[in-house]
Amino acid sequence: MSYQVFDTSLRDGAQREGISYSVVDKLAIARLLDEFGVGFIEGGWPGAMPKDTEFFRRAKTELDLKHAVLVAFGSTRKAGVDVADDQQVKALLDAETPVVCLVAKSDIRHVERALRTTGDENLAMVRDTVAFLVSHGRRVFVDCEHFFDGYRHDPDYTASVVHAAFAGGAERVVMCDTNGGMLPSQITRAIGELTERLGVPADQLGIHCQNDTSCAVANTVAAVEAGVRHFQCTANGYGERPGNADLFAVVANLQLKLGLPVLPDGCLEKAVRVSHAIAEIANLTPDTHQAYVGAAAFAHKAGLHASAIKVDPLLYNHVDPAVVGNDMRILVTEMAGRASIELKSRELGIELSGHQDALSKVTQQVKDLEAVGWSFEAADASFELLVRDHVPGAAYDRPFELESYRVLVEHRADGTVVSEATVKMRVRGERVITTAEGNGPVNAIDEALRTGLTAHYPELANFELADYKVRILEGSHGTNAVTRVLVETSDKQRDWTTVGVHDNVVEASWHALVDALTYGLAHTTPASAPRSGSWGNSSQ
Ligand SMILES: CC(=O)SCCNC(=O)CCNC(=O)[C@H](O)C(C)(C)COP(=O)(O)OP(=O)(O)OC[C@H]1O[C@@H](n2cnc3c(N)ncnc32)[C@H](O)[C@@H]1OP(=O)(O)O
Ligand SMILES: CC(=O)C(=O)O
Repeated sequence: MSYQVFDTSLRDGAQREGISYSVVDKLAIARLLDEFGVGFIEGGWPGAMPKDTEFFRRAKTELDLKHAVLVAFGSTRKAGVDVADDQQVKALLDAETPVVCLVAKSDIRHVERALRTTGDENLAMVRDTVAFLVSHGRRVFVDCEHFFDGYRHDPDYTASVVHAAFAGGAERVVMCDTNGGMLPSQITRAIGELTERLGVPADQLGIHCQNDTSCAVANTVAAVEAGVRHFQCTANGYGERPGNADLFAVVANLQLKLGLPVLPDGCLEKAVRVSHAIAEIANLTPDTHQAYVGAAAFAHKAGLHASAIKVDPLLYNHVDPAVVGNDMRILVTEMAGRASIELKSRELGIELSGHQDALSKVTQQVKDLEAVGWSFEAADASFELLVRDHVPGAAYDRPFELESYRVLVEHRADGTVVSEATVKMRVRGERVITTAEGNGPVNAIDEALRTGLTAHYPELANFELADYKVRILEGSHGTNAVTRVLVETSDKQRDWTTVGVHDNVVEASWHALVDALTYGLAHTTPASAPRSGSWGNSSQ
């Protein structure tokens, strides 16, 4: 029997605080999930929200799904109402999806206190609604809300809800850990015990786990190991409160660790792209540290790791990152050893294995610089310049030699504050003096520098300052605080980050700006091959 990968990003995922998808967002996410190979996409609750009703209307003509079928979500009929007269059930039919997923109360305390009806009426609501939808040609899944809590409190009643759903013609009954309080061992025990009591094989059941104990992924995997074949997840674990089981971690675990063929061939390697695209649509920053798909999921900082990775990357990676579309990265920090520096340099296109002396010097210099506030972890471009500076013939030409710079800040009588910078330098043998204004000292100095250089390097016109971050670092051992500046530059084709550190924020920014221009020009001009020549200014 095949596995049913059921994604509820567009329904339960949208219940996360801060998410508000438009219909266009929902359609785009549905296409991504389909590409990823899930079997079911729960699109929302038609009739509850106009946006969801509209989504199902547009999906009929605008979605051409290859792997997935659409699912409409709703609840069982209201107590005391004929199912044929229930407007919410009618909206489910109007959505015209092949599959409907119904939420049903399965904890007697919720039936009596939240639904304010009797146990028998709730059973009739479940049976009637499922049967009605099945009689209209729908496949029906039933999400039993508070299943595990209800089962613990009154196993007979919860079992009777499962039987009512199957009696109505449900294809799967889904055990929901609605409050998310379960642990993996409890899930395993509960499924073993209840399949016996219910007389229902585990492969007829589904699992839906909220993440309130941070165990949603583990709970889902435990349920599958206990025989469940239908599991409900959301992309990146988005969902109500701490969220749901993360689709990417669940399928990667099932496929890579347990060898279960849950996705069609060729889909798992799209995990990183699909995860990040959905984060963008949700207007959330992708989680760098998310298992499997985060940018840091295979990033190694410790020198000892790197030295083993040099021998075989799998010595310190639990899987090959490529199987989920990720990359391994080596981070260069004070924790780096020679192997980290060698691997990172290789990643940047510089082979240090034949330059043991340079390797030792760079390793030591990185440690010394990091000790006084530099950080190369996020500043590959400055790191590359530093390494090249130590390798004979590898250094890039610096585009100019600085004579001096000066920055003034003027507070005018009308309250405006203007900065003015003058840069004096030699560019290709010519003395250049430029002055520029800016809304702050760093902006002014950047303008003056570029104005002076553009005549000689017209490609600078494409460079723009994409991001500028300043961090004041506490002084240690009685020293003054220092300022670390990270500058991200873009030429619309690529981005690169440089770093500068100094007691003075303008000087720290100057270092980062000069590295940014030097690196950018070396990588965008035809003369990008290493050029001999002096370093007018170095990053150290
Ligand atoms: C665990 C989950 O995440 S389930 C999914 C929950 N998702 C949502 O609630 C998001 C969308 N919800 C909504 O837009 C609204 O809550 C609606 C449109 C569904 C209902 O709105 P209202 O009619 O104003 O009702 P309200 O939200 O106040 O209360 C829910 C009603 O559904 C009833 N209800 C709750 N669960 C069920 C169920 N399984 N079967 C039948 N009725 C149910 C409640 O008893 C209550 O009925 P009442 O209005 O007669 O008291
Ligand atoms: C149905 C659902 O989302 C839950 O019980 O958590």
